Order: sequence, then C-alpha cells, then structure tokens
Amino acid sequence: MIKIARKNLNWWAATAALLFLLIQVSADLYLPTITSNLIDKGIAQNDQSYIWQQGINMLIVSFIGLLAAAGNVYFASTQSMKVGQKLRSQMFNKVVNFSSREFTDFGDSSLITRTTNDIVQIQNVMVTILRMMLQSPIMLIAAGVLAYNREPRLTTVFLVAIPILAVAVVAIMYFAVPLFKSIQKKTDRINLVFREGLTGVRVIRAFNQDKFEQDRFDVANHDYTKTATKAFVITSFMFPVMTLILSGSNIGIIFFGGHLIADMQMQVGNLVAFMTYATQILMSFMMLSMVFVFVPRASASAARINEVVERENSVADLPEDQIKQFDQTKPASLEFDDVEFKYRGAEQLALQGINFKARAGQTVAIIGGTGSGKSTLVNLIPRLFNFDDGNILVNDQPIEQVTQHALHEKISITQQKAVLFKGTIRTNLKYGNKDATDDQMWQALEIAQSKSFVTENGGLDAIVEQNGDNFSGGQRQRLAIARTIIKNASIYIFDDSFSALDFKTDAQLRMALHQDKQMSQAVMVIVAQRVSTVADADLILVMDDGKVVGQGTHQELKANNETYREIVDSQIRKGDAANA
Ligand SMILES: Nc1ncnc2c1ncn2[C@@H]1O[C@H](COP(=O)(O)OP(=O)(O)OP(=O)(O)O)[C@@H](O)[C@H]1O
Repeated sequence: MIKIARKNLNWWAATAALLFLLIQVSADLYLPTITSNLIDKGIAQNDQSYIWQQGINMLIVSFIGLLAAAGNVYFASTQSMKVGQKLRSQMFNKVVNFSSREFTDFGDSSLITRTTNDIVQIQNVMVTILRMMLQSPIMLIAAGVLAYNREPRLTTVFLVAIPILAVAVVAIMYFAVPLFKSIQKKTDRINLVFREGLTGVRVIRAFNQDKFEQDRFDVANHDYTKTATKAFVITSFMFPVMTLILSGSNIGIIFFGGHLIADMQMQVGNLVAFMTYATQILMSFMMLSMVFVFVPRASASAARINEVVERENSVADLPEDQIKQFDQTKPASLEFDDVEFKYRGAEQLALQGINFKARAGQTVAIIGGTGSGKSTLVNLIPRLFNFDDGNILVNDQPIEQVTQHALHEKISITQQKAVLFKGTIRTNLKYGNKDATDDQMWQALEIAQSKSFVTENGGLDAIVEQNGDNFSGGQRQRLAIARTIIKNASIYIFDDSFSALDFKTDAQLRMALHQDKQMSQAVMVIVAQRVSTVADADLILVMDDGKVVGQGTHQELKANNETYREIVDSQIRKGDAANA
C-alpha cells in the first residue's frame, strides 16, 4: 500500500486534503465549547445577547467545518480516483508486454480481477484514509485532552469503555481479515469460470454441458457468497457493539456527571460538552479500528497489484548500451543454429538441435504430427519464449541482441488461432500497417482470397464483431492472413493458417503469395499439416518429437525420408495429397 501511495499519490493534493481535515476537526472540537458556554453562561444566566452571539459563532464554526469537509472530500476523492487510473494504466502497459510465461503464471482471469476489483479496493481505502483514517487519531487525542480538561474524574468511564471496545474490535478483526483476503481469490475463481463459460459457450451447448457448467459456476458463486456474507456479518457486529458501548458510556457519564452537578462540582454545560467529546472519542476509536479491517484487505489487493507491476518480464531486452541495430542493407534471412528449448516445468525438451537457414525469397515449410513442436519453433522467432541454447538470427542478426520492438518490426505472423479485434475490416488491417492505403488493403485482401466475401459484407468498413464472431473460421483465417501480409516485414510466418481453407483456396492463396513482389524479398515460414500445402516450399522441415528428422525439398524427402513418406502415404490414402 505504502509503495503504491509513494509512487502514485500527488503529495500536494494529499497535503491539501489533510489541511482541510485539520480545519474540519478543529471546528468539530470547538463546537462543544460553544455549546457549553451557551448553556452555562447564556441559558443559566438568561443572557439573551450572549445566547445570540454564541449562536452566530456556532453557525460560523459549523459553516467553516462544512467548507473544510467539502474541500477534504474533493481532494480525497479526486486523488484516490487518480491513483486508480494510474494503476490501471500501469497494469495494462505491463500486461501487454508480458511474454507467454507471465500470462500462464498469472492467468487471464486473475489479471482482469487485479485490474478491476483489486484497484477498486485500493481506491476505496485511499478515500477512507484521506477522509477518515487521518481524522480519527487527531480527533481521539484532541477530544481526549479536551474532555480531561473539562472533568478529569469522568474520564475514568473511558478506562472501562475503551478496553471493552478494543477487545470487541480485535475479536471482529481476527475473524474478518482472513475472510476478506480469501474473498479476492474467490473473485478470481468466479471470473475464471465465467470467462471459460463465455468463451466456450458453443462447445458447452454442443456437448449439452450447460448443467455441468451452471453447477460449476454455482459452486464458485456459492463459495464466494458464503465467504463474503460471513465477512460482512462479522464486521456488521461492529456497529451494534459500538452503539452499546457508546450508550453504556453515556449512561455512566450522566450517572457520575449527575452526582457531580448535584454536589455543585460541575456545570450542566460542561456535562453536555463532555458527552459530545465522549461520543467523538469512541467514534474515532471505532473508525481507527476500521483501519485494521480495511487496510489488510487493501494490502492484500496492493500485493496482488505490485506482483504484476513489478514482475520482471522473462523475455527482456538487453541493457541499452548493449543493444544492436538491424543492418537495413542486409537482405531478409532466417537462421536456426542448434536451437534447444524446454518449457518451464516440462521434463523433456520441446525442441532439440534445430538447424536450418533460409534466404530472401525462400519458403520454409514445417510439417509433422501434432505436438511435434512446429508452433513452438515459430513462436521462438518473435521471442514469445526465450530459447535455452543455440542461436536464432533474423537478417543475420542474433534476435536477443536487438530490442523486441525492432524484432517485431521485421516479423509478421498469423497465429494458429486467428485473432480479430472488434471494429471494422479496415481497423483490423491497420493493426498490420497503420499507414496502409485502401488500395494496399484491397491488394492484401485479394492475395488472402478475401476480396469477394469482404465486398459482399460491405467492404473495408464492414463490422468485425468481438473475436471476429460474425465471420466463419476460414474467413477469419484469411482476414488474419491479409493483416499479416499488409505489413512490410522480412519474415512472414503462417502458423497452420491454411488448415481452415479448402484445397483450392489454399493453393490459390499460396500462388498469390509467391507472385507478390514484397514476399519475393522476404522469407516465408509456413507451418502445415497437409503435404499439398508444403510440397512447393524451397525447404521442408519434417518434425517429430521436437527434432527435425529430415529436411529438403518435397522430392528429396519423398525419396529419402521415412517419416515424410509416411505422412505422404497417409494423406494419399485419405485422398488429401492429390498433388503430392
Ligand atoms: N505453453 C506450453 N507449456 C508447456 N508445454 C507446452 C506449451 N505449449 C506446447 N507445449 C508442449 O510442447 C510440445 C510441442 O507443442 P507445439 O504446440 O509446438 O506442437 P505442434 O507441432 O505445433 O502441434 P499442433 O500441430 O497440434 O499445433 C507439445 O508436447 C506440447 O504439449
């Protein structure tokens, strides 16, 4: 919490909030003195002009208190909201630069809860601190001193009331604080189940698992509700307990104060003022005790936020003085030199001894069974993960020596699962190249065999729903391919991007890609399952169990490589490799 406040709070505004608070507290503390004077000097002696004068004083002091409270609320709320705003943008900036490892570690749902719910907790506690929690200790001490000055003998009532209150507060906190901490985790769980239910809604319906999912959500929801109810029931005891103690104290004060008045040792006004101070003391004590409920809860949130904001990215750039630049005069090339990679926690290497080199204008195709390491290999090129051994060079430059930003400028990729953003065809294509003209967009769409369905849907301004849900799987793939090729890059990667296309479209698309001038100066990497997709590549890598078990052209591999022959044979049997 302190770290977050130190980094994000505007100290001028916080000091202004504190100053207004001091004025408000002084006004609150001065009012009982006026009341006392009014009763003892004005009413007791029937001095009308004194009553009027004190009445006006009372109004002025109350008005000053009101203005100060408004000033405090203004600075406290604006500051807290700004802290929330800064935290949200820090979280977003951090998360968009995370590598896949960090996403796996935190989980999408938890990142969302941290950016929303946890930040709201911090905002709330900041307002409370700037508004009430600073007020309580000042009020407690000042009202205590003033009450003691009025009548030291009556303060013995506090010696009984405050320890009882302290025991009640500690007991309540003891049970409530752990519950508040676990509420945060349970919110994560609800979000996780809800997200999975939403993203997998079609699968759930297709498998008639609505009831199963509903039950799963109900369990998470019930668990959250049970904990939250328990926490709030326990804390709500605070108020009745407080009222009981306050009433008990007032009875004690009136009882003993009444005796003092009867013995002419105290004036009525003094007793009224004392009772007001007593209420202020006990209220402040209670507010202070709330600190121990709110702050641990917000601290749990702060820790969860700091965990994300301070997380070192596992894929980091070198220090600035060691960073190299791409030599812009060099032609495109891609080279893997004895590359080895293992996923964290995995027992086996996901990639082992990967060696190949491709030059400008060449196409490298990667084929192999599921789980053989094809996607892992291409994901190492934009550094979605760091490889463990060997070397990867783009345009003859080792990729870890340049910034990720510079590297990503040289690479354009279509992931296995096509991702489109809510907007229009135009806004989606501009992700690839923000300066692209309409002509360039249409050209990219034409190469990606998307021109006809985009035209039918209303052209470049056709709406793309969230995740591209208003397009078919094949259409989404083709739009993602268009976005990839509109970017001016050295390496174009298509990770299983042609699998959702029919044979004819697949062939037409590849032919258009080969004829494109920009592509002829770049390296194309195509991951595929179909032999027909890879057959015309300059270099085919056959992968099996994380290793390249054969490389060469289609004819060479067909002649010499057992695994490739098996793939070809299996597809001929299925009639898939008609062109093979
Ligand atoms: N994020 C990950 N963490 C741990 N292991 C992973 C991860 N991603 C993939 N793997 C493992 O690495 C191996 C290679 O996976 P990869 O996705 O590269 O295969 P692939 O050849 O692309 O398969 P497919 O054709 O089915 O997409 C698999 O055994 C897989 O279980």
